[in-house]
Amino acid sequence: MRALHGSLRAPGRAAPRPHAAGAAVRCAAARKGKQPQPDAEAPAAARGGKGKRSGKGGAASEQASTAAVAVAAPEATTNAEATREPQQPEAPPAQPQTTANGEDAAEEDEAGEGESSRVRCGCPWIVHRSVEPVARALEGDACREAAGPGPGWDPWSDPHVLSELAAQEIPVLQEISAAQHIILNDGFLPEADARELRAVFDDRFADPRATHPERFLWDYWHVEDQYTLVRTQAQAYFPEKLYDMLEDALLQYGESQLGCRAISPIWMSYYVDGCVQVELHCDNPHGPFAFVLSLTQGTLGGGGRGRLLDEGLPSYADWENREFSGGETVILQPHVLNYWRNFNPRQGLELQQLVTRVPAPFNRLTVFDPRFPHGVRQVHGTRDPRKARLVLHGWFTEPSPFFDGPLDPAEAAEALNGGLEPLYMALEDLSGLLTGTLVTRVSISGLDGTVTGLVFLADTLVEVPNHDRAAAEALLEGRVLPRLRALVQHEVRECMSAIVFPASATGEDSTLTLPIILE
Ligand SMILES: O=C(O)CCC(=O)C(=O)O
Ligand SMILES: [Fe+2]
Repeated sequence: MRALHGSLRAPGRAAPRPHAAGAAVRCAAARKGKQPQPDAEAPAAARGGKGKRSGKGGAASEQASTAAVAVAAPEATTNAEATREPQQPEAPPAQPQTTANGEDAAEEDEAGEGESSRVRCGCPWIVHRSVEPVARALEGDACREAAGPGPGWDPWSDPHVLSELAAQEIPVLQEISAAQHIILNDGFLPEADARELRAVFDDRFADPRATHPERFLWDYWHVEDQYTLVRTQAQAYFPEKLYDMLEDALLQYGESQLGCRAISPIWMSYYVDGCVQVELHCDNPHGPFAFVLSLTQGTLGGGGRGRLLDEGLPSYADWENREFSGGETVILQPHVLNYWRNFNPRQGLELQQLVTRVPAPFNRLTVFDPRFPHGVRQVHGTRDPRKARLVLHGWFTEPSPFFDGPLDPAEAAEALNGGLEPLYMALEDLSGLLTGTLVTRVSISGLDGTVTGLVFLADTLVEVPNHDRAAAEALLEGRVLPRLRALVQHEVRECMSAIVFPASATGEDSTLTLPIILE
């Protein structure tokens, strides 16, 4: 049997350096009064560099500040703050046993993260956490593709490859979690809260002849061949209490689901006829996850939605009855960025096989990997702001370790730092071969500090083409390079499970959310 482990070192690559994450992990300012105001002169800078940190996780994480894990390729910057500097002005609950092509059983999240509601559609990179059949959730995805080489083909799932490896007694390391580049959360806010936000917008536009000050908070933002939309800062727009509710909900989600303890200032944008984020852009520097929370309403109004909600369905009817066409977020599909690997000269591709179109029904929070080229399909139709596409958007930032529970964060940080050493060493040889973020949640026994469980909350790890070089090298040495994503997941699970944290004073259990970044 040939060994799959062993040297994975890519030639000439330096050892990875821990992120300067300590700098990024600071105690949250008191909720009120310390939020940096959006910089009217330089909104792009505000989007990338400033934002709001969670107050709750702050105290705990501050003391664990040295424990964030990041492995950087030598040519990539290792400065956490620097990577958030914007480089351009502006820039995915239970049910459906249905795949995106309307066929059978969706596969439940393999990570076993305790969220039985998470459903995976036929597109392996999309996770849907709503109650709506995924078939209606995404338009124009790649799920309809034929089997065999072509878009989305995964050699590690190809029965021919697997049987060949099995014949040679080469074990294949199984992935513990699948990559998720789009996460959909329908019904994100409590319905009444989402309605209240929406009502503010509706009220202010109710009388087109009224000239109260709030009407003048909007910026018509036009960058030739790139962005045309009307935007404002949510914090400036909404009454304070309402804004705080919104911000808290996003911070809480970011912290608990993505291991990110801050968000950029929240933009609110509406798209009437002609508005678009045309062409494609990438928001790499802004943060590891982008979000779009829709306040878009169709023509059914409260009556129609009420009826649908009574039936336990979210608001697709709203979206389908919108008074414009377009308006979906378009995100390049993963296979397009690895085009030649799966190239099939006998198969043509159309738009729906190249981009994923994500509709924005009311109260859907779409979380996506902003490193993927993306945009917003041009809106055609209404010129009325109240019938337009209306979204709140920004980025989850500051990935950092976060302890929740009675564990003393300072003591826990010491154990964590020591325990992460073997992980740094294990990941060292993978430097430059993978890029992305793996967010883990670790359950810690309050009685004896042992790790009692580990799940992956989010996973955007991508093998970069340098992998080819390593694969060639391995081949020359008579080895088979393991599935790198799986290798990282297994290393993380092994190293994290071996850590023994201090027991908690009360004996109650704690959890640690730990984002691991590979650059
Ligand atoms: O509104 C959307 O769907 C995407 C927004 C976006 O990509 C951005 O603001 O950078
Ligand atoms: Fe973007």
